[in-house]
Amino acid sequence: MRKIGLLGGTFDPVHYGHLVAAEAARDARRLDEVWFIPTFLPPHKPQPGADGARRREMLEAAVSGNPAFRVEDIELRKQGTSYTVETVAALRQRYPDAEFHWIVGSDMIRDLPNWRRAEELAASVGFIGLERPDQPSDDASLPEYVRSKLARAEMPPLGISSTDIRRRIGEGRSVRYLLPDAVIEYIQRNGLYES
Ligand SMILES: Nc1ncnc2c1ncn2[C@@H]1O[C@H](COP(=O)(O)OP(=O)(O)OP(=O)(O)O)[C@@H](O)[C@H]1O
Ligand SMILES: O=C(O)c1ccc[n+]([C@@H]2O[C@H](COP(=O)([O-])O)[C@@H](O)[C@H]2O)c1
Repeated sequence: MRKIGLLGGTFDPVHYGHLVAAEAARDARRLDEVWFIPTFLPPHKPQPGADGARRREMLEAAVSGNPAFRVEDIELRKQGTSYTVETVAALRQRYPDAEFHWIVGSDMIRDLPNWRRAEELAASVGFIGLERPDQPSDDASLPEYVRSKLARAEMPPLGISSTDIRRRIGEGRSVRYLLPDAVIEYIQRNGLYES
């Protein structure tokens, strides 16, 4: 059975924190592939700055050349608010021979019990939780149905966020080495995130 990691996010824009997280999860849990799933509308966040097509194109530029990484645009095609429980159900139906693992940063782990139909989601997928430097994990406060499905993966702490990248670009500052050059070139070519 193929083991697939799913990394959902706004990716507005994708950065090295996302790519290192995906690779750390793949390596730690021996995943065959990681699929990056850009949200159409994130459930708990303001609407993205860049539209779905642009966020997908930035992701494609970022993962190109890595055969273990690919972009899955199921949520963009579906439109509406992107609920993980619905995405996982659709992917399980489409790929019955795959075993899916949802990858989350440690900031998101604490929030998992508040996700739509969280118990049903936990019954249908494993979680791989990554450490994020600014938000240390505290598994003791998690309900058993999440804890029993949660595996940990370590990654070198990278305090990179899309919010910080958007702010830097808006201020005309450098974002070099925070995200792949191909994504920076795409942002510049399309005039994204400029104030
Ligand atoms: N630097 C990082 N290290 C580890 N995980 C990360 C990092 N940045 C984002 N993630 C994880 O990647 C997933 C998608 O993140 P998202 O696209 O929301 O990025 P973000 O940088 O947190 O965005 P924003 O700043 O716009 O909120 C989430 O599970 C998040 O926890
Ligand atoms: O399904 C939910 O209720 C839910 C609530 C919050 C976040 N998520 C998913 O978690 C992923 C990361 O979210 P974000 O807000 O960091 O982009 C993204 O795929 C979201 O759709 C999902």
